[in-house]
Amino acid sequence: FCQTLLHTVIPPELRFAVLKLFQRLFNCFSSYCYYEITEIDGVNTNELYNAVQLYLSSSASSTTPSAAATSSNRLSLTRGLNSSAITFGLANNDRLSDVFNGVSVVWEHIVTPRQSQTFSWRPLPEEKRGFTLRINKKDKTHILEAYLDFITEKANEIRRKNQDRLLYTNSRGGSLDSRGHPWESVPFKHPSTFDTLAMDPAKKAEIMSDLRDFADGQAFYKRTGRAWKRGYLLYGPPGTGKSSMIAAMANFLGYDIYDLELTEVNTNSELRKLLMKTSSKSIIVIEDIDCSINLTNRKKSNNSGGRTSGGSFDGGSDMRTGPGAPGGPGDPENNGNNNSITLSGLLNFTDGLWSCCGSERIFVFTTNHIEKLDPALLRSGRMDMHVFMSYCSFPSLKILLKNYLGYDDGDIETEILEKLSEVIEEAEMTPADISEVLIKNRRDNDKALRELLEALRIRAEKKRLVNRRRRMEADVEEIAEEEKRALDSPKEVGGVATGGGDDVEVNYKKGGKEGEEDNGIN
Ligand SMILES: Nc1ncnc2c1ncn2[C@@H]1O[C@H](COP(=O)(O)OP(=O)(O)OP(=O)(O)O)[C@@H](O)[C@H]1O
Ligand SMILES: [Mg+2]
Repeated sequence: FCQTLLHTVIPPELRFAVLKLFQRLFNCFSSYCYYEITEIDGVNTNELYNAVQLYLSSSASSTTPSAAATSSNRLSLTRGLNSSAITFGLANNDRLSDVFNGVSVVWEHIVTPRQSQTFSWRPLPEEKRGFTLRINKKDKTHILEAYLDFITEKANEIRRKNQDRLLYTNSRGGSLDSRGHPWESVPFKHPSTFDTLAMDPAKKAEIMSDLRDFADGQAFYKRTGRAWKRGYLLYGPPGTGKSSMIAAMANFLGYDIYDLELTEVNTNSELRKLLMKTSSKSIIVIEDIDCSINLTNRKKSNNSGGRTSGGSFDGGSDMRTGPGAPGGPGDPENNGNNNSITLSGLLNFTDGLWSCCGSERIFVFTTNHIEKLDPALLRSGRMDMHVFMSYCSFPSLKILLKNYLGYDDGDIETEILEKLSEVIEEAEMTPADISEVLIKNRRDNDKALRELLEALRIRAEKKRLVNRRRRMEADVEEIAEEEKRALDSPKEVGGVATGGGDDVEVNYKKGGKEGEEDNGIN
């Protein structure tokens, strides 16, 4: 009543002046500092407001002894779209105290009606919301900055825990969305985890501990003067779990994934802009790096057609596409995409000054053909860990049998296990092939095992035949070469023994390599 009376009796100007004076006097004698964090700062949303809200919501709902204590028992509850967690919040005009590094502070959530609709490019909420932070003047200098950093960090952590992670793509090309972002996102709900991933347990444990060290390594990276990032190169035949491993990494660390489609990026500066718009705690993925852009001097076209793009590369001027370029309109490099992204642009992206804008980022490249990659991309420091995803080994098979059929150690007869272990290495079947056999027969475990054994035996036999044929071809080729050399230089016949030996090695290597490609296709 008194307030209404004062409002009606005293003119607003006088009221304002008195209030100001009163505030000044109060500030002089008060031992506290007050900071206002409003929801909308001019026309932009104040990120700090959202961070504080999230942080306080965790404090309000927490039951740990260090948690803040509310002065009232009223909390507001919200659940975001697609979020699986409920967030607690301070109700309007409520207070909450918190302790940071032994210093007590008080937060107040203040909501007042917006007086008049000021001009704005976008509609503003009808209420003005803000937090007021009260800190003791003597504590201000040594905790304020650290406290706000702590809140921002904590809020990001809560956000990641609450929300489903996001999978970003740049498939829109260089175009930006209404908020100026080049990335488009969808909720990321891949079920792959390190438990479901079939690979050598020791290798898996090594990768997991490497990831854990990375995530906990802020102090280490700072001390050693390194950018807080790590690169993984996953290579191996198709269907061995490279993409599944990326999903498992993201689920393990709780990071978002940025799936970078290099063929949609036209210039190095566009690549840089994309990188600048990625958030920290994320995995930046370039799949099939050998197909995405032509990274080496080889002219050999790959069979993934659409993925190839022409380009000019450092030290490779002969690779520029255009009217005079090798091949006509049908040439796979001449696909009408004037992509001028360079290898050095890509390397700067992963390793240069730009790679450290933002922190805590993991780069993952995948390829089916590591031998096609430029050595510059492989040198240590760029890709810290090279992970070979191989055909299914016996330990990996056991993981698949457990996941698909529910078999634990000791559930399968030793005789069958022995038979499986005899053929598994030779059969060179991928986990994808094996999981297909298991899924097909998942209602009948015995049948699944029988069919799997049969499939492995057939595959092993086929491999044996192919290898035998290849050896014979290599022998024939070797003999033909020797004869040719003997005919070309009859005087050198005496040196055939050593020279021939070298050739055999080369031929075998060649045979082996073709074999690998063949395996990949199979
Ligand atoms: N190591 C593995 N552990 C468990 N499942 C696997 C594994 N490898 C493959 N799979 C299964 O096979 C499917 C294909 O695997 P994935 O896409 O990860 O292979 P990839 O190595 O990325 O193949 P590509 O080189 O063709 O991209 C997955 O859906 C998964 O279910
Ligand atoms: Mg893949």
